[in-house]
Amino acid sequence: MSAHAPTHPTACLALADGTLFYGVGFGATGQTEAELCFNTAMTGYQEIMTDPSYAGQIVTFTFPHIGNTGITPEDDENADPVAAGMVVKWMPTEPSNWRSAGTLGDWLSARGRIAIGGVDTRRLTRAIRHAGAPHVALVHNPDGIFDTEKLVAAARGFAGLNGVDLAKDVTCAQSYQWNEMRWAWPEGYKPQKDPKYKVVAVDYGAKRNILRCLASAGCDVTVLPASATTEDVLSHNPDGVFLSNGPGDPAATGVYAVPMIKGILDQTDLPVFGICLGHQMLALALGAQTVKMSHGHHGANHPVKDHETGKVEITSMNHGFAVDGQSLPKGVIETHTSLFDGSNCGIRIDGRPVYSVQHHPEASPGPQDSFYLFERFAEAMAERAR
Ligand SMILES: NC(=O)CC[C@H](N)C(=O)O
Repeated sequence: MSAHAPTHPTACLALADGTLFYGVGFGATGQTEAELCFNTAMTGYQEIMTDPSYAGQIVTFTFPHIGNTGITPEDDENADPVAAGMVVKWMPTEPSNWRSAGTLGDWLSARGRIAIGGVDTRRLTRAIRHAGAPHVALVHNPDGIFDTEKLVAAARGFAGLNGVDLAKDVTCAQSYQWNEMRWAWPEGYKPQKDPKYKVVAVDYGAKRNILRCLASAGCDVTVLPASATTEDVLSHNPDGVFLSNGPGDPAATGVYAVPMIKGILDQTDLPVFGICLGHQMLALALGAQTVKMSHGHHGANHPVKDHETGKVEITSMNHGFAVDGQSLPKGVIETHTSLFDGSNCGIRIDGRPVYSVQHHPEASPGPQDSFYLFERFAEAMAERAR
């Protein structure tokens, strides 16, 4: 047991290699198995927990004070927490924030998500870096009784995210319209009343703030389920097509999404913009490869270089797979790379308004340096209409 562990643990996190971390459980009780990652963002735990891209993952927060600004309903990126669970260093204190409407613990309980506090998250983060996104089992039992052998076996039994399509679990059941714009102080969220472009956004697990950024850039957004075909998309007669973020392996979701994307590219000259999973699947549709990273990129201060302007953007990131920059075919330009490890962060088709990025220009949480990418999409649609 680490020096940080409580004397009466009510939760236990088991790594597949047999390492155990004890702590105090909060949120729901029960047990869950998942891949474990760490996120280095200092703010935005609610947006992180509700980002559908985290389906199948438990998030370790490296920032020690999590939960102390409470829960604010307008900050949800999805109706439910989608991450499988959370690991924090200090137990959340009483919320201190005028916007807060409740506590993190109650919010997690109501939504069936398990959390563990009192963990030495620095040691755990080193373990994640060493093992590369380990498979884990997390149990919260107020009795404090754990069958650790069974728990390690459950961690070992988790099949992982390779080859797994999770977009089908988090996509919308039916299409819907979206016109709410980004938060503006002091009015809050306002509708886009004068949209200039009709955009179809295919939802592989879209964050709400992406849809808000599209609306703020002048788009009237029709959101379609992940299973949408080329014909479904084109039946809305869009000015542009957006491919959303989402969880799981891009190659697995690509089995049905890539033919749709190829159809759009082959049959139209429409502007196409993709983010994260959407970026990875656009790259697959163009003939490139994706790879599983060791422990991925999850944070809100990742520097990315835009090779076309020479500018460096500080970005929000959340991905465990990446496009292999070496595999890009002729005619596909690498537009952005990570200054942390040189991995691919953006592509575009030479001579066409078809582009995508690995990072999250919608922020939420994180810096807004990359918002220009939404404006670039709007400009491409304006250009095509001229
Ligand atoms: N945020 C995302 O869209 C994540 C994409 C993909 N699931 C990955 O982990 O790389």
